[in-house]
Amino acid sequence: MSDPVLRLSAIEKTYNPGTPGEVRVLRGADLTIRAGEVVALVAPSGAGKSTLLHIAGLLDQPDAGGVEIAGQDMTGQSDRACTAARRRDVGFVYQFHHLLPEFTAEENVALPQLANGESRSRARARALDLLARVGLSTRADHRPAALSGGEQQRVAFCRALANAPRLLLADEPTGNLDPATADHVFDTLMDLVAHTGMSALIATHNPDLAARMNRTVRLENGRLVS
Ligand SMILES: Nc1ncnc2c1ncn2[C@@H]1O[C@H](COP(=O)(O)OP(=O)(O)OP(=O)(O)O)[C@@H](O)[C@H]1O
Repeated sequence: MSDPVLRLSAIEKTYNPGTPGEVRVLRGADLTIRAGEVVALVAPSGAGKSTLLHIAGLLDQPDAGGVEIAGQDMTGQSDRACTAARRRDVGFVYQFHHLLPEFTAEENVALPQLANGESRSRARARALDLLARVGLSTRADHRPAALSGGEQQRVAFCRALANAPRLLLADEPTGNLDPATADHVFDTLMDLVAHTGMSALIATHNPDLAARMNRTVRLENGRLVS
């Protein structure tokens, strides 16, 4: 079996502990994702899906439990170490694209690479290559406002994959699109993921999309069940 790209063990997370507003969200959540696996994360609204994705992506720390990414134990590591690991190993896609409005599609995809120390020419070449893969070669010079919702989200996928992360985390990546566009854009995402051989954890409410992934995990009462 291949090595895990993500391993969460016995993750606990409570918001506002010890106050009347206490919310115990994760209660011993375990998850292992191996290289090349694409896993659907299904959960009722408010069950803690975003909390789990933030912890898996090193944007938030659990109260207890272990987080391992690409074989590196990140439990209790400094913010600096988490930022470095996140930049290197993790790509994020959200329901809303969060592209920078003043930059073109190509620049939006090149920026994370420049932040990682890549040269301008190589960042540009990779951005154009990724945009071509999602059928947006002719839109590279467009700013987000001049792109359709589906095109904006495809640019966001390219940006998430720009630094060739080991792990893609996506929170309802097509949730903001009409059903037909969502279907098409989701296919593009799956093609990109398959092409790069990366692993992915993709939250979705859509059972048809979940069925296209390798397996589904369900977040129930703070734990993950297969
Ligand atoms: N910063 C916070 N402070 C207090 N409570 C929070 C905070 N963030 C989230 N919560 C609560 O924790 C629970 C889980 O939130 P989370 O956003 O992880 O759920 P979710 O499954 O992603 O929901 P949705 O599908 O509706 O986006 C919710 O009850 C939410 O109200």
